[in-house]
Amino acid sequence: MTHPNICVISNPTSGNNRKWQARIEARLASYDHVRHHVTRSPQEAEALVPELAAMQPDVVVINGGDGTIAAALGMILDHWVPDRLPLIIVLPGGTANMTAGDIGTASSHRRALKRFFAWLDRGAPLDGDIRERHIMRVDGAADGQVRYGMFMGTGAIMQATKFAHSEVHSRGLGGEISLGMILIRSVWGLIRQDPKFYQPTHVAMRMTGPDGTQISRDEAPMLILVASTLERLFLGIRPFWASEKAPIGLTTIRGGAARFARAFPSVLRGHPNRHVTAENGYESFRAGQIALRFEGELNLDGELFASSGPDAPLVITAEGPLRFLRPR
Ligand SMILES: Nc1ncnc2c1ncn2[C@@H]1O[C@H](COP(=O)(O)OP(=O)(O)OP(=O)(O)O)[C@@H](O)[C@H]1O
Repeated sequence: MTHPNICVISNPTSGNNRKWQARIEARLASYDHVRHHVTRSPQEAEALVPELAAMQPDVVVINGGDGTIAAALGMILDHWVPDRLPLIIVLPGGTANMTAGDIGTASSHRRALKRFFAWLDRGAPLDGDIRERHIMRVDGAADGQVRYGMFMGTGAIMQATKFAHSEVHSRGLGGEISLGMILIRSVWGLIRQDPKFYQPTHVAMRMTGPDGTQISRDEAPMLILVASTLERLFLGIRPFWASEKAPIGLTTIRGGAARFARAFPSVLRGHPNRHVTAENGYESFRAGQIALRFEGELNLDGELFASSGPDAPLVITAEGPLRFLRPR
C-alpha cells in the first residue's frame, strides 16, 4: 500500500503535550512514512520549516497549542509554494486548544490521538472531513515582529487573560471548561463594572470589507474587541454576526455599551437580539484586512504583546486559506 508522506511537528512544552510526549514519540517512531520533529522553540521550528517545504509532505500534523499551530501555519505560508500547500491536521497538545476545537479535533487530547493513530493504521486516507480556514498575519507590533494567529482580542480580553494566567491555567486547568470558567468570571466583572475587568481601551479602526469597501471608526473606548478567522471559539461561542463574505470576523463592544447583561448572551451566540445595535455600542464586521490604532496590549492565540501606539497601526491581514483534515 502506498502511504502519503506525513510529517508531525510537536511542541513538547505545550500544555497537554507535557504528559503525553514520550508516548507520542514512541508510537510515531513505528510508522515508516511519518517523520516526527520535536521543536522546543519557535526558532527551532523556523529552522526546520524550509527543510520540510523542500520535502513536500502531503500532510503536516501540528501537535501543540493555539500558539504553536498559528506559528507553524505562518511558517508554512511563508515557505511553501502557494498552490501546493499541504493538508493540515491539528492535535490539541496545548492548554486552551481553541483552533483544534473549531476544526473538530479537540474533544480531548487523548481521544484526538486515538483517532489520529487509527487513521494512520487505516493508511492515512486524505479524503474526509476537510475544513478551510484563513490565518491572520499581524504586522506593526511594538517589537517589530510579524506574528500569525487565528484569534486576537484586546480590551476586557486582556483582563480575562491575566485572570486566566493567575487563577485558572496556573492551577493546571485547561480545555473548554476552563475557558468557560474564565468567561463567566469576566462577564460577572463586566456586568458589575468591576475595574479589575472593566478597562476599555481606546481604539481607532479602519478595514477593508468585502468587494474592497472601506469602513472606518473614529477612536472610541472599546470594552471588548475580538477578531478571528475561526468560526467557533469554544463551547459553541460564535460572536460574529455580519453576513458579508470575508475571512476575518471582527466584533466590538464599546465602553458604556447599553443593556450589556441582556445583550451579551446573544452576542456570544452570534444571534444578536434587539439590544445589540450600533447605537447601543455593539458592532460586528467581516473584513480581509483591519488596521487598529491603539496604545496597549493584545492577545493573539495566547501570546501577549504590545501595539506600537496610536501613530502606527497594527495591521491584521487574512492569508490562506489552509485546508484542515479531521481524521476519523
Ligand atoms: N513549533 C514550536 N515549537 C516549540 N515552541 C513553540 C513553537 N511554536 C510556538 N512555540 C512557543 O510555544 C508557546 C505557546 O505554546 P502553545 O500555544 O502551543 O501551548 P499552550 O499555551 O499550552 O496552549 P494554548 O495556546 O492552546 O492555550 C509560546 O511560548 C511559543 O513561543
